[in-house]
Amino acid sequence: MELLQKIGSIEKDALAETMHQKGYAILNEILTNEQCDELIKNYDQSELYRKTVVMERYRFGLGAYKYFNYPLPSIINNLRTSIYPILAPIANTWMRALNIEISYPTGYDEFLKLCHDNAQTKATPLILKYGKGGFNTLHQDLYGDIYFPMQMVIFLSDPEIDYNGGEFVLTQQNVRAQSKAIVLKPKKGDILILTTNFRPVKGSKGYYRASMKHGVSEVHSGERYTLGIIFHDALT
Ligand SMILES: O=C(O)CCC(=O)C(=O)O
Ligand SMILES: [Fe+2]
Repeated sequence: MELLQKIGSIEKDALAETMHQKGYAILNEILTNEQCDELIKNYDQSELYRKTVVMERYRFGLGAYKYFNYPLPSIINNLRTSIYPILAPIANTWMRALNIEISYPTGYDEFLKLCHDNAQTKATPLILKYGKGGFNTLHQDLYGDIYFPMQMVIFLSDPEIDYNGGEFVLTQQNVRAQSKAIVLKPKKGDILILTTNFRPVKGSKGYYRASMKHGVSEVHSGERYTLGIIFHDALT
């Protein structure tokens, strides 16, 4: 099946329900091994990227990532534009639950225009590489006032085959409580959809904002690559 066909066959209601219940969801086997390997192979094609960040320089962790430049590789563009319309209604439900006056447009072009009108014009999709000892500290990917509350991580390496350790870690901070940790190990080709900043969680007095962060635990051996797709563009 072609990529867009696979995305077309995603069970939208089930995905929405999982996002409402948990704030994350895994879509299994969306990219082929060949598509993953191609993205990894292009890690060294410097003309594809606008900026490289060596994580230890900023104490973000240990490893490196590169932001793609426009025009994006077609696979990244296809993923962004085809998955956004599935997530926009979920995002709108979240904003309504939290009484936030934000309504996300149904089409991705319109959302990007909103970013561009607010000076957020730089591409944010990125490829990340971690070797032995690599990790990514807990963070949120916000790049300006305009944000989309969900993002994707595509797993390009196989756990236990290409690397050990390197679990994906999500934390959820509930009001008046310590953070809850969620540890995930998706397989090569899987897409993880996660909460970028906060999501509604039902409490005794209605919905409140549960803040979420994500990061990566230490890689014990091998190499781990991921592709991050954030929907909003960046100021810089
Ligand atoms: O390497 C990972 O799994 C984390 C990637 C990440 O932080 C992101 O894509 O925003
Ligand atoms: Fe991130």
